[in-house]
Amino acid sequence: MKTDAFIGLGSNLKAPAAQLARAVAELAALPTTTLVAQSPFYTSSPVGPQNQPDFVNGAAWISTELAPHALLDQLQAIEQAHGRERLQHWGPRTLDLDLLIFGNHELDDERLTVPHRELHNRDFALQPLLDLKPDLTLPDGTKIVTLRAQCPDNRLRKLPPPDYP
Ligand SMILES: Nc1nc2c(c(=O)[nH]1)N=C(CO)CN2
Repeated sequence: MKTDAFIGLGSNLKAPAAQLARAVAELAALPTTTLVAQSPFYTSSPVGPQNQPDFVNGAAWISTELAPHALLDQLQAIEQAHGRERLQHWGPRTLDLDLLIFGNHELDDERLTVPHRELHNRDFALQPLLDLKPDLTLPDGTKIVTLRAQCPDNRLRKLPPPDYP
């Protein structure tokens, strides 16, 4: 059985928009998975330490037969392939892939919390989700559009399509 899942993408090192474009192609190539759509990419001011470059953020909508933890394994493998190092909490990174929403599943264990714990605080995740699916809701019925309206502002600026490598 296939499940619709929404993946948040972020990067602020080593040609961020190119990192995201490659990552979307890699998501589309995962086993038993199809890419439904990708959002526009945005630049956003950093949340957390301010002495780091602006981020590029976006989201991908996939349909997958992978179970949540198997999908998480795949996301972490893609992050590793992009040379990801975890140097600093909320610090700079070459690629961050967050499992934001997995169908109507609610999960909370030591590896995975879905929907993502910080989603309501991150306009750089909420706005791309709205671009993908304006009527998207969380499993508890909360509308993403409502969370977006209440969320702190990180100065999102949409990148024009020609800027995607
Ligand atoms: N704007 C923005 N800020 C961040 C981001 C991100 O993706 N976008 N990711 C972080 C590390 O998880 C820390 N801060």
